[in-house]
Amino acid sequence: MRHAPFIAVEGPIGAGKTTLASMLAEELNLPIIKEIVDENPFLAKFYENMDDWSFQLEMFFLCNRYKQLEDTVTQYIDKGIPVISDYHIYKNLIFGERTLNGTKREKYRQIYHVLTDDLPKPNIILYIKANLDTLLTRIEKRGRPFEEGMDTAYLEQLIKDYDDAMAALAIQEPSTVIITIDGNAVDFVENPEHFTEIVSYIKELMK
Ligand SMILES: Nc1ncnc2c1ncn2[C@@H]1O[C@H](COP(=O)(O)OP(=O)(O)OP(=O)(O)O)[C@@H](O)[C@H]1O
Ligand SMILES: Nc1nc(=O)c2ncn([C@H]3C[C@H](O)[C@@H](CO)O3)c2[nH]1
Repeated sequence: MRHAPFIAVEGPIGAGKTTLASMLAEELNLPIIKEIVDENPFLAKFYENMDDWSFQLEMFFLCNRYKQLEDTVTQYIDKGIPVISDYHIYKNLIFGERTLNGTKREKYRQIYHVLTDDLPKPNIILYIKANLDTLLTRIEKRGRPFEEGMDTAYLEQLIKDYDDAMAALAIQEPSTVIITIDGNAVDFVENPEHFTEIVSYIKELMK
């Protein structure tokens, strides 16, 4: 591995990223980096009107994640300390490509690359792949008010975008280990054996 294990849990909205990352951080005694959701001033507005708010929202996520990634590198990666995150910064491109159009998309793409190209990225990705029914059930279970009327076409498109993005990452960064977890069948919350299997796999990779 190019640097200390840097594990990112990824997958579309509601797949279980924060849940799995938190469980793994506790089990493996790793520091965890979590997405900022509650203090995001644009998220609720975005779900009300995507066209009006997408650029502000994507820039907010990008700037926050950039700061978190910088801190992760200095606090953990540079010191050889393994760390787990409930996202990969690449998700900015996945969402940005979907929600932005025209010149804004192009500007955003450029800013993403300027900010992130020279920074270390996760070298292990746990990709939770789940279908629309599973995601909708989990989003409903979590009950965030602004996600209540989630457009199913948007979510369905993101499922596909994630698949395409993971395939692209596998080609762009062949040294990154991408482990795909079937989020419909593998239940790391309710089934301890499923969780143990994931933990063993990660431990093996971290040796
Ligand atoms: N394997 C699972 N089985 C059942 N419920 C789950 C499972 N994983 C997560 N959940 C539940 O689904 C909801 C969404 O999970 P979580 O918040 O971890 O998703 P996420 O991928 O981090 O979401 P987001 O994309 O919005 O950040 C939570 O209520 C969580 O308790
Ligand atoms: N548009 C957009 N761009 C992102 O980079 C992004 N990252 C997360 N999200 C949405 C998904 C959940 O509703 C909620 C919490 O993950 O925020 C995003 N939305």
